[in-house]
Amino acid sequence: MATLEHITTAEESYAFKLRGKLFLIVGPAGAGKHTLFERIKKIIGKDEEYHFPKRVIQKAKTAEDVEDFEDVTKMAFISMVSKGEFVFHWTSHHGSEHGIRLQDVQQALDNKKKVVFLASRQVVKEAKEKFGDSYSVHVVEITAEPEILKTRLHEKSIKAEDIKQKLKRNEALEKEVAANAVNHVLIRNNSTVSSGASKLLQAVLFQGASADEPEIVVAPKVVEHKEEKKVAAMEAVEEPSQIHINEDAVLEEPKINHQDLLQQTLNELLVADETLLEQIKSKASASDSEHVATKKQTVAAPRPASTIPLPTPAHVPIVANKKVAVVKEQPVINKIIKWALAIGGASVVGFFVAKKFGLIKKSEK
Ligand SMILES: Nc1ncnc2c1ncn2[C@@H]1O[C@H](COP(=O)(O)OP(=O)(O)OP(=O)(O)O)[C@@H](O)[C@H]1O
Repeated sequence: MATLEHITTAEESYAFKLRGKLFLIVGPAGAGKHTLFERIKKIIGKDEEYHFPKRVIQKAKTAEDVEDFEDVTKMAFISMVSKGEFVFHWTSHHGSEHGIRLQDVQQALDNKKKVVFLASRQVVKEAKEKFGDSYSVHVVEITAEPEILKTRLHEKSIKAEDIKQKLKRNEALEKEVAANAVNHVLIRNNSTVSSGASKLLQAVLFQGASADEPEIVVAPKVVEHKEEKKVAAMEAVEEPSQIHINEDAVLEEPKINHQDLLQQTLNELLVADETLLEQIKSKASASDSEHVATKKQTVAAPRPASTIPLPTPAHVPIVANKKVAVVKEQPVINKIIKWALAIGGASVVGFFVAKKFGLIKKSEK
């Protein structure tokens, strides 16, 4: 069977490229086949590599029709069938007859074109049997979740009972396609129309592409948003060898309140000595100046695990308030103690001096 999977030699690949290709776009009612197909026709409709046979449909045209088809009566259709004018024909779930002209398709295939048309899942097996050996046949199945199909059919004013029947019929036809489709591509049209159309276009452009045609290239991720910039910069600093300074990608510096940090440190050490306090204050202010000097030149690097964790905004203010009280009260106590010691010391010295010069006499009993 002529499928992509069965090609093993260069000669076969070249022969495959030279062949005409048949693309049957199939799927359940409401899947979006017409919508996506019309969308891609606007893009590749004039490309001579492709051919889109006009379908013959036993149906009067209406303003709502998006498809350009040849409308015929039932009698005319039956007559065409009897003359062997159709390569495929089927009765749709709406009950109307559909046909694809044999001559139209054969001519395009002979000209090595890609022949693309909407078909019924009923003709997938027939397509494989009729064309599988001479041309490459591709089945692109467009589908969507049952709930989505239901909603779309409901919006098309189809009666609830009919929707139920279509969905039931759908299960059997899905199995039929899975069993008979060659070069089968499944497209879930669950997202936007443009995303579905993009998938359909890729299936038609690249399915059946030979080795010398371009592969689908996944573009590198473009960092657009501020949050994504942060993540990208974080990823870069994870690996030291990859660090480079990029003004646009500089992270916001972590907000460190040095005053809070100083007060927390003081809390931990329970500093009572004014000299030590002055030393710590001058160190903190020196570190602030360094911080300002380096801020614009470097991408913030992650702190090593051994660094003392910074205070979190949640607990710093409470600790800081307590600390303010300790820092202000301590020198007063010191002074009182110093004065008490000085007065006490002076009294003791005065007592011994007075005794030495006889100013104080022993009391007699
Ligand atoms: N990706 C999509 N997102 C939202 N709505 C969609 C999407 N694709 C199609 N539709 C809508 O779903 C409805 C059915 O689409 P469409 O007629 O193309 O389906 P169909 O498979 O051709 O159905 P049928 O076989 O019955 O003709 C339309 O109203 C269409 O606008």
